[in-house]
Amino acid sequence: MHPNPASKYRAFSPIALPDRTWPNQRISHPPVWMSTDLRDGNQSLIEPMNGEKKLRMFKMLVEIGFKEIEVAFPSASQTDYDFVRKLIEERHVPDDVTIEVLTQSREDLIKRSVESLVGSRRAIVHLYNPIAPAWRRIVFDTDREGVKQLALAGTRLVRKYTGQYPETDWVYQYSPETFSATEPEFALEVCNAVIELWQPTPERKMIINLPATVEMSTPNTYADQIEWMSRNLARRDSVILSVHPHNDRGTAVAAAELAVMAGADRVEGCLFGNGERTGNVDLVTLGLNLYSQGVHPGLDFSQIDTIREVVEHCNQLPVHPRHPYAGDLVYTAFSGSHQDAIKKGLAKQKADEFWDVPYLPIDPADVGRTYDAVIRVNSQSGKGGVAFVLQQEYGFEMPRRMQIEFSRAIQRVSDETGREITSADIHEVFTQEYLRAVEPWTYYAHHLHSAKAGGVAITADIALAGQRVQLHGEGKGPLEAFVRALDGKAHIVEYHEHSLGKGEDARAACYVELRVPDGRTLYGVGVDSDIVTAAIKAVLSGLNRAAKV
Ligand SMILES: CC(=O)SCCNC(=O)CCNC(=O)[C@H](O)C(C)(C)COP(=O)(O)OP(=O)(O)OC[C@H]1O[C@@H](n2cnc3c(N)ncnc32)[C@H](O)[C@@H]1OP(=O)(O)O
Ligand SMILES: CC(C)C(=O)C(=O)O
Repeated sequence: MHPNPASKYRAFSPIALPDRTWPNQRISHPPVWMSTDLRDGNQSLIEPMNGEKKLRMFKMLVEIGFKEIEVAFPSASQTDYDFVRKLIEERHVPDDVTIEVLTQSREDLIKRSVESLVGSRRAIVHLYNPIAPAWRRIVFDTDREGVKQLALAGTRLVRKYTGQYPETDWVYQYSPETFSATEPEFALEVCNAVIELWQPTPERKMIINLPATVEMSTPNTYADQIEWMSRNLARRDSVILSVHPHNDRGTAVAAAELAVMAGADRVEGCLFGNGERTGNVDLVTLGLNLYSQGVHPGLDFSQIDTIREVVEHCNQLPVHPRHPYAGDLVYTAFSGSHQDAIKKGLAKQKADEFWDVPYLPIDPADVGRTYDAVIRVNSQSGKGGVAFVLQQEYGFEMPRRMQIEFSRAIQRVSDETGREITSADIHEVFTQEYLRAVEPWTYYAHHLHSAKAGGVAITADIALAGQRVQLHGEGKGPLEAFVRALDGKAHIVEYHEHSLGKGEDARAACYVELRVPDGRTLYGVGVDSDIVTAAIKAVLSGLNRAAKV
């Protein structure tokens, strides 16, 4: 191995743009979105989509709200060609959606690409050729003039073949492929030559798409390149400036956002960042990033799990569980302090106020998620998370000190098993710990009547270690009367109750913190349709727990 493999690589030289303005811009409206899932995404798959999958993906892209969709590379395969024909002949393209196809700058390929689109109301023909030094030298064995002439020849051919079908509203898109690796003044020279040849007008604009075919630099450098091109392009008012970032350095989303700040009007990418190598820019993340800044992206991601399922089916590739906004785990906290903050945040959040829940950048409900998975419990979790799960799923609202006590029981289980504790596990431990034990104290019945001295008198029918006994006591209320009947075996430190469920099936849940004669304090819980019975059961639950250890 080379002693310093890094010495094999050249540093990228940024463009000089000291008077850049993009850092001061804010994105206040969405760019034009162009999905290239069916082309750039499709060409990156182990098994490209078949017709059924393509149609399913197309329909979903339309439902999400994409108005421009690159549907195929029709000259690449019969499947691609047939798919474009199917979309047109079976009228799958809504009036407000424009389909697009990609072609190399080769006459036979351009001709077939245009033919695939015959009958379209409106269509974008997208021509590309690589122009960066390595491609000129290695792939084409030509010079600057050679690749420029290839762009111009292709543009003429697109003009020629589209001209044969005037019933279609043709839009021309040119991509200097490998733009970001190209000398800026040369990329500008090629683009301006193409623009002057095509002669777009403000009424009939063309698209100049500047790809980071391979991501070469930090996103600020790409933004400088885009701002510089935007300032210097010919007929800027007749050009829709588009970007097409790839994610080789893992910063495609940042590059796209900064490029929009730098003047890009349009962004090409794929759902969940599918695409060649490390992928195209992820349009879901871009859209929802805007959303979380108060700007509606104009795309509907309100059922993100359905979108993800369709994409996974079509691409035969999984979306990572930590994928921004869409992964299974991205609204889930395992760690105690995060859970505590989320639980408090959700309790304080008001429907009509700005979203302000710690650790949750957006409301999971906005992408069709429930709060069920927001908190999941393992050995890293704390009392807040455990309490949240028990409350969310089973309705028990433990008082704060009891949360601490109960979370120790959960911690014991998670330490023993080393695995996640599901909500069912938590409920089972809760039931086992507080509700199931009827030894040594067992409740049978009670009877309330008025005490001679005012207040309440109770007669409770109890078993203690299997022996039936009747206890009598008096107090201001039933619970005090019952505790007095216990003759000093327990004192109430805290009492808390709430109803469980609604309507006729509602039951009372009572929580009592007891001090027992050896000085310990511990909780008991009782559940019953009658609130006094629930309170008596709670006291006996505490006594049974005290007897255990
Ligand atoms: C960055 C991107 O994503 S660009 C899009 C890339 N997508 C695809 O390539 C998917 C579809 N492509 C294909 O199916 C095939 O490449 C086809 C059908 C288009 C062409 O296939 P083939 O004719 O067998 O050629 P092949 O794929 O090997 O292409 C290489 C040739 O095209 C030339 N070429 C490559 N890009 C271009 C271009 N944009 N314009 C003109 N010629 C080009 C190469 O220089 C090479 O020429 P050479 O054979 O004279 O050396
Ligand atoms: C054809 C172009 C836009 C492309 O896909 C790329 O450069 O990545």
